[in-house]
Amino acid sequence: MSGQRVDVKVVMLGKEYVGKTSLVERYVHDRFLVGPYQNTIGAAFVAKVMSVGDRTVTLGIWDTAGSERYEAMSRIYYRGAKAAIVCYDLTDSSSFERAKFWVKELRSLEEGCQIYLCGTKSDLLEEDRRRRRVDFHDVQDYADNIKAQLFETSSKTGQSVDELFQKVAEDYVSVAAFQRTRAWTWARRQTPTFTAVVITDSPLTWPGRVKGVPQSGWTQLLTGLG
Ligand SMILES: Nc1nc2c(ncn2[C@@H]2O[C@H](COP(=O)(O)OP(=O)(O)OP(=O)(O)O)[C@@H](O)[C@H]2O)c(=O)[nH]1
Repeated sequence: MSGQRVDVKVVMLGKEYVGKTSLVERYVHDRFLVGPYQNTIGAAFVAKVMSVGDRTVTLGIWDTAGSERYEAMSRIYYRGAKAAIVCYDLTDSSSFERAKFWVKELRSLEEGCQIYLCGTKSDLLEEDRRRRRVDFHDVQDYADNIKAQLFETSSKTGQSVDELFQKVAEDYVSVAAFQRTRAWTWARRQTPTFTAVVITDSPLTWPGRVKGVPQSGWTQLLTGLG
């Protein structure tokens, strides 16, 4: 893989037992673990490197515990996340109510975080459609309202799992490119003689004042890039 490196923090949120860990397992290790259910304690971290065009993207995925006992801890993990995959179980309507709780919280506290709604365990509906407890069209309307993307996945069969994470990475790369263009335009407007800019996706600190460029300008520019 070539091109610039991009790091994206992604957080998995949702009620316990909805299948967050299974989703990450399927995506990262391409496997579905069978056996007794083991709830996540606190959170788990895993990274996966992938490519989007000529970019090398590292998704740093925080898989949080769904139990309300760990709710306060989950808040620590979504801070600064660029994307949140908010999961609900397609066969459990209460899990969708819980998903809405997380969406509300993210919308008020993490404005820069793109939300992806993920209905899990779609294989169970293939076995028996009557098991669906969360209507697709209702969720689609809700997703449109909150400007979120909607996926229905199965970690058991792998359905739409890669597509979900690929979309997360692609969206982030295109938003970052848009922000860079905006920062560049801003810099040109502020300093007409300005001809070069450091372009990177990594967090930066600018070492000092650059001749002819106001410090506040650089700060603003680099913030725009971050
Ligand atoms: N049939 C089916 N079962 C699934 C799927 N995903 C998860 N499960 C099952 O659902 C149960 C819970 O899955 P987990 O991935 O541990 O759920 P979680 O959301 O990480 O749970 P917490 O760690 O408590 O927050 C397990 O028994 C999984 O095998 C799926 O796509 N299809």
